[in-house]
Parts: sequence; structure tokens; C-alpha cells
Amino acid sequence: MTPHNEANSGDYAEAVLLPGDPLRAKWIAETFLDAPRLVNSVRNCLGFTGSWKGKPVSVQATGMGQPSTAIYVHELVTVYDVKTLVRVGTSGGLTTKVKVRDIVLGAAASTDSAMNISVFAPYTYAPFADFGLLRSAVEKAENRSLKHHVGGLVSGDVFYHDNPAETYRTLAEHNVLAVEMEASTLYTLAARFGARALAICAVSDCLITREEIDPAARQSSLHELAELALDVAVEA
Ligand SMILES: O=P(O)(O)O[C@H]1O[C@H](CO)[C@@H](O)[C@H]1O
Ligand SMILES: O=c1cc[nH]c(=O)[nH]1
Repeated sequence: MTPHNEANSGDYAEAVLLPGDPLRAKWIAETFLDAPRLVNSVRNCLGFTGSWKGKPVSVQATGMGQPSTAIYVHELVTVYDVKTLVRVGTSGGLTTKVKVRDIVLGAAASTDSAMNISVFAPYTYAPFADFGLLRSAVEKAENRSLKHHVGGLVSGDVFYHDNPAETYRTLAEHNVLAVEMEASTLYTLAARFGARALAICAVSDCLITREEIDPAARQSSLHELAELALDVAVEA
């Protein structure tokens, strides 16, 4: 039990999917898991445990942004002994190479957040994904012919920008493919506590072309994303 989580010890599986949206957590649990049970509803940041292809797995919402995500990840790893964390998120494409509906596998996550500055000063830490999870996700995405990209994410603290193309231009010129808001702290905390983490993000809109996913495509790409993330989480 923690201030943010009413689950008991043993309620979470060792592998946990992490969507930002609590309703995505519920949808994943109800759509894909066998025998899902609610393990956390504090603040409506829903968490469920069930099984996928016979293996135990949980899904826990993180809320939006790094401070919220850091709380859930810290507690999952240090209190509930979670070992594998796979973010299942949405993201905004930062280059025309990345189309809406594509999947971005975040090899690393830059950030404008101040969270790591004092921890690593005078260095700038480069948060990076677990290589085994990343390799497994690439292999599984290739086997399913999912349109995917491996590259950098940027975990931004600010969602709305007057001129997003300009804001992210330099990052995009350095192979940062998409913006979201959580992967950087996920990777940092996983490294700190000896867990494995990967962020897998569907591209829901492109900040350069302003193209957005339509509701039907959004649902089917989230479906593919969830199945891929579940396989990676329980098999890698
Ligand atoms: O769809 P989720 O997983 O919440 O991810 C993205 O969507 C939210 C912003 O709309 C942020 O949390 C961002 O990272
Ligand atoms: O543009 C976007 C889309 C999803 N998530 C973000 O943080 N930004």
C-alpha cells in the first residue's frame, strides 16, 4: 500500500504495461487479459492484473507527465517488485518520415524536465531503453509487418506550443522522432532500480503536417500497440 496505490504486495505481476490514460488501462485489461481484476483505483489511476497467453501481467495508468509517472513507476518497482515496464502511449510525430498510425520504439528519451538535472550534475544523463525489450519489440513488430521506427523520443513537460515545428526542430534534426510526456523518467527510474523499461508509442498526430489520426484508425492502432506491448512484456 502507498499513498497512491491501494494494491497489496503480490497484486502486481512482474511485467506491467503503462498507458497514460486510466481508461486505456481499463480497455487493455478488459479487451486482452484473461481474468482481469482491479488492483488499484486510488485517484482513478486504474491498475489491473490478469494474464495474457497464460502469463501474469498487469496494466497500470501513469497519468500524464513525468511527475505523475515517476510516482507510479517508483512505487511499482520499489514496493511491488515490478521488473519489466512497457509504456503503451500516444505521441506526436516530429518528422514527415513518421506517419500517423506508425509505431515509435523509443531507444532513448530526451527531455526538457528539470527532474534529472540536480541528480546528475554536472552531467546530462541520457535515459535509454532496455536493449532486450527493444530488440524483442523490433523483432515482433517486423514479424507482424507493423510500420515502426526505432529512434529518440522527447518527453516534454509542455503539451501546447505556439510553433511546435520550430520548438522541436533541433531535436528532430538529431533523430528524435516523436514527442510524448513520460518515457524519460520511466527509463531513468528503471535504470536506477534495476528494472527493464521500454516506451512503445503510436503516432496519434504529426506536429509538422498537422495530420491527426481519425477515431477508427486510432482504435485499431492502439489495438496493435497493446498486443505488441503485451507480447514484449511477457516474452522478452
Ligand atoms: O496517450 P498517453 O499515454 O497519455 O501519452 C500522451 O498523451 C498525453 C498528452 O495528450 C501525454 O500523457 C502523452 O505522453
Ligand atoms: O502531440 C502529441 C501527441 C501525443 N502526446 C504528446 O505529448 N504530444
